[in-house]
Amino acid sequence: MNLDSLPLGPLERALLASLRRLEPSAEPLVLASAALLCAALEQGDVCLPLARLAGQRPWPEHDFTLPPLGEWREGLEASSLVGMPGDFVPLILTGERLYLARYEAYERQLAAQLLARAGDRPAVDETRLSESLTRLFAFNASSQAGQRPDWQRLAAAQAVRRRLAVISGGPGTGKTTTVVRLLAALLEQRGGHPQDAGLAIGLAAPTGKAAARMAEAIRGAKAALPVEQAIKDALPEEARTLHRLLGSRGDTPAVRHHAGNPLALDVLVVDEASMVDLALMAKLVDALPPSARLILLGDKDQLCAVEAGAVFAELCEGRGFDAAAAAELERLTGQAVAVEPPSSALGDAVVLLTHSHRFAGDSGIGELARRINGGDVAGTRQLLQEGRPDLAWNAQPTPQDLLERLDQGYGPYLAAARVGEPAAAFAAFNAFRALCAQREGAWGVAGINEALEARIKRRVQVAGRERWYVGRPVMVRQNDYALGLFNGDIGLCLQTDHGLRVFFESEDGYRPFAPARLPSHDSAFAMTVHKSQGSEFAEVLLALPEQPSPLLTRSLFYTGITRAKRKVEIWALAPRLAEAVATRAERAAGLAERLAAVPARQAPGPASASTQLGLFD
Ligand SMILES: Nc1ncnc2c1ncn2[C@@H]1O[C@H](COP(=O)(O)OP(=O)(O)OP(=O)(O)O)[C@@H](O)[C@H]1O
Repeated sequence: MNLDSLPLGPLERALLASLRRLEPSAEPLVLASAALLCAALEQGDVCLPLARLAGQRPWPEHDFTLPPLGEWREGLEASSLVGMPGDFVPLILTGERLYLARYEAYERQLAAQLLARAGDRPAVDETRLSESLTRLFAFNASSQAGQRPDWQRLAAAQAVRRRLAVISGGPGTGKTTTVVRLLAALLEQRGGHPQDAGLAIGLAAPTGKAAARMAEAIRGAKAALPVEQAIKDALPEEARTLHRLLGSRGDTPAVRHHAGNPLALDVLVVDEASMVDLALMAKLVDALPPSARLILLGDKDQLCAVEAGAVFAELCEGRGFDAAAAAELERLTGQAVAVEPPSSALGDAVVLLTHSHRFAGDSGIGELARRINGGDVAGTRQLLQEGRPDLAWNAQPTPQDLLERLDQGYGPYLAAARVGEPAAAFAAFNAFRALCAQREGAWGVAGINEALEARIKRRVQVAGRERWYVGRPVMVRQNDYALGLFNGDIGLCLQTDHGLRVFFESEDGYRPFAPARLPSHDSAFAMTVHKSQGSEFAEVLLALPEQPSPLLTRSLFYTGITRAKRKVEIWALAPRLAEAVATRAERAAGLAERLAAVPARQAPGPASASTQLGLFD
């Protein structure tokens, strides 16, 4: 095989060049495997799953065929570039997975540290905990009569009793409600003098926007807590990004905090944890003292991290309560939970919140979310044709119609922008948002923004070459710590006495910037579903591409529609809609297997039917 004729990208070629320098006589099969691994990492996989690819032609435009599994493994094992976990070689083969050494080390270390954390039980005053939980979740005793057990209370109980808690739930299922209460219960464990006892609680999230939202939600939830003022005062008010928390150093992968220089925290709560990739999660867990509690909040059904790994979803696999855990929980909370032995060693650290208080009752969005996550293509299509007030489907979209609809949808915002009052402009902008699956193409973010901007500029008589005009919304593309602007932040261009200024939301109001001072940015009438993670809008218009795309997956579709609070409008051809519902993106990784309660070969296959399968029940 001639490697030079393979259709490889620059990253793959650079990797092959460095492997050839290390081993000039490396076999083409080993180098081709490394190139495939590199491409897999770029797509979000942590490793190359040999069993899935053996015997196939990985590059359709090239006649190279991968050997059968056994032969492939033997070929790799014979190479000096490939070794076992812990070996000082660039590629690691474990079982049927090929890793870059660094990723194998991240995954192995993360699994070991999570297992150690899960096995170590902190001392808990059970009587006090039971009393705290009864009081803090009393509101559920009356309102949730039909929704037994009270998973919010159970999640709180697990988080206090364990050093690791994983709480997954869709929008409005009460993750914030639960976490403030569980933090209050933890503080009450300290005997009513939380400040003297000095419980250091940290709040963090993967993005600046998510961190700000979390801090705001926690500040807002404090007031209603049935606890002493001292406990409220001891609850944290600020949240940081994970990069800031860990002390990232520019472009190097090294961080200031690690096992040798741990974070000074007793409890760390991480929101939007499904957006955290393997490398960052491994560094985070390494930097947290073994005695600290780690509470991960997220939505396992949402899109995963942009970088490699699907850690949060993997942690949620194989959950369940064995008889002892169920009995303990019943004693503490008075809630009976079904016994279902977990197939993951972390199984009982995971609790799903399944009842959405936002999409309750006859909410079409809630029902749509359920059908999409269930992979129900026919049911999704049928629901969208029922004429529910909060759902609309345009099955024959044209770019011209879309432009007109967007111009109309953003009309109230553009009118508010002309008045120049930032609060009203932001409120109007958050009332309607166009989301796309991808960046490129006529149905991508770039194409839609360009066409819509040209139309708006024509109407308000701004020259086409002018980048700035009243109402231009932008999204920041890189973190600028000096200015306090972060990747994903949204700014709105408004007229002021000093000329055009771009306003950004901040804790104490709105901060104006001269357009020339902004870090790199894009126009943001339309944004990708990826970038919309962690945000919500009253109405969402979700436009799917005309052509089939590997980006069209169930998690993308689900994430997109659940950004809407009041109404969602889907612009998609029927086949694209069906593909999105039917396609489950599975990332290749080995974390779930490393966390298995029993060795994988004896494990009872994928998680059996769970008592907590439902999404929004
Ligand atoms: N058990 C409950 N009973 C009644 N209302 C509740 C309950 N739990 C949460 N809510 C309400 O539902 C809304 C969403 O709750 P919360 O913000 O805690 O959910 P979340 O999962 O953090 O949401 P998000 O998707 O915004 O992250 C809030 O208005 C909250 O007051």
